[in-house]
Amino acid sequence: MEKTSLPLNDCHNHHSFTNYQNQEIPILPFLLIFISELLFTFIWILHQAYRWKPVTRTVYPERLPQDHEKLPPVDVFICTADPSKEPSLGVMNTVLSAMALDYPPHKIAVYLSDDGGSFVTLNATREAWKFSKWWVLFVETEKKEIKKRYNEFKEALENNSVNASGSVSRDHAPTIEVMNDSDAKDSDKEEMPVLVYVAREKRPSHPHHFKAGALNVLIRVSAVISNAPYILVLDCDHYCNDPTSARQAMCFFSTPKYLQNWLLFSSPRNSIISVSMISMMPGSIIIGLKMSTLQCMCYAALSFDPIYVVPFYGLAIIPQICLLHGIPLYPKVSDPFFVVFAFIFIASQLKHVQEVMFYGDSIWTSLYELRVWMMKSASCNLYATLGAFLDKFGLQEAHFNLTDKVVDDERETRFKKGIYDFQGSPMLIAPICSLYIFNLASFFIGMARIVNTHKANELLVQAFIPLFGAIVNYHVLEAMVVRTDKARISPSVSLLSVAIATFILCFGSLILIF
Ligand SMILES: O=c1ccn([C@@H]2O[C@H](COP(=O)(O)OP(=O)(O)O[C@H]3O[C@H](CO)[C@@H](O)[C@H](O)[C@H]3O)[C@@H](O)[C@H]2O)c(=O)[nH]1
Ligand SMILES: [Mn+2]
Repeated sequence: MEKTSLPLNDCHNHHSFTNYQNQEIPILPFLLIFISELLFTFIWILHQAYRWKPVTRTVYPERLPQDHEKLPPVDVFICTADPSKEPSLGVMNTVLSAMALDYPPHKIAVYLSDDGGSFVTLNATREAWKFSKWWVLFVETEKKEIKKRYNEFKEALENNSVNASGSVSRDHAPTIEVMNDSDAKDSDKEEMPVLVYVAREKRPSHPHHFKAGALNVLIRVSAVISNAPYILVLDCDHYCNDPTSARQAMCFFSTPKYLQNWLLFSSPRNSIISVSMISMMPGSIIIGLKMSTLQCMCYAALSFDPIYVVPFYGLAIIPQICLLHGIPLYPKVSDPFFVVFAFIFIASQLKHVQEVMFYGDSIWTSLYELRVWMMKSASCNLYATLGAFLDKFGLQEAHFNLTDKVVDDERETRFKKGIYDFQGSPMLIAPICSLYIFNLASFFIGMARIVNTHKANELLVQAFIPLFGAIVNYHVLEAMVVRTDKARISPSVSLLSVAIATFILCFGSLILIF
């Protein structure tokens, strides 16, 4: 998504300078806006790498060797950490989807890493193994029978999960269990993928490095058991929703020309297939030793994503404060430079809409993406950037909170209806609401000012910024004042946000002293 672009800075420079000279306007707001736009421009340049040489590739899995023995083995790594936040049924569905890949079964080995070292997950894996025989082996089984068995399996997992939250430990010896079935015939064993449960050793005194640490252990364990040349890494909330995805990926790996470009990691084995690549999603990013400049730029664009917080806050606060004090930051509507500003804004929005529609999504998706970008910039990126700084200066160690994957019926219904769920921590919601209230207030007070002082020519751009923010984020206003359901923004968070917004309104003008 393009937020702003290069020429904006040029005309900004020019304009801020003339303004400052003619009207003795404080320089700090100009400087902050200028820095914001430089940062936007920097990220914009990085993002152009995605657009520079777009390539569309088609795969022909039917051209892969018919002889199954010629297909390379694949190890599938799945990570889970806590059955109370990552319910067993979801995790086991991921395991089952990997076991049911349309690939020679004896060439697939599935490894489940359980970072919680929980008996709930171990038992669930055993249940999944039992069920997988119906799912994987007896594909011919009547649908009714499979459904019945799946319901039994689901029930077994639910009963097994009763004590999920107490089952997780940070202090345990390793457990490795290769799922096995003593009654199985040898021929059946051939036809089933290997399924291995792995809980690495964890001690409070040793850093465990989260998912990365878990993957390192799986690399070592799988090297002894199956040692496949290709690894597919899945989170426990991912699925192999297309059974042919492994075959599709092999089309790339069996084409030496692409293999060079698609290599991911240098590890004791050949390569690691990322799930984004295997599903061939547009915009997937592949990391490797031989990264070209464009690939480096794509990687940098991802890494720098959280610094959006700086220019976002810049544009969400400074033009508004200047508007309240009648200080114009942008060209007059009658100024020829105004056309440049308007053009860049409209063009970047249209480009975003065009990209969204090109990938087959509706025009509304571009609005939703804009909202998510704004909410992320206001909240997640703020904490991510703060956390990174605190960690860098040794003030607080960066930590990782597992995302809650528990979805109850109510939540699911809301999700399906497209209703925003604001049940998160007030720390995450308050910054979004505060900015919203501040912008809405700035717009109305600013408009009153424009009407009274007849400064529409000078201040219109600045009044448009908070208006645009308020319209795009109408769902925030709705969640604060219209909605009454459980997932609305609670009155206490709204009140807190009113207080924060008032504070910014009163003390924001401090930036005008310099
Ligand atoms: O100590 C830990 C913590 C997490 N996980 C697993 O790591 C995965 C990702 O965790 P999640 O809480 O789902 O984080 P997300 O933010 O949803 O994950 C995104 O961000 C992660 C990096 O921050 C990437 O690794 C993921 O692939 C990406 O989907 C899950 O399977 C977890 O079970 C572990 O194995 N051990
Ligand atoms: Mn996740």
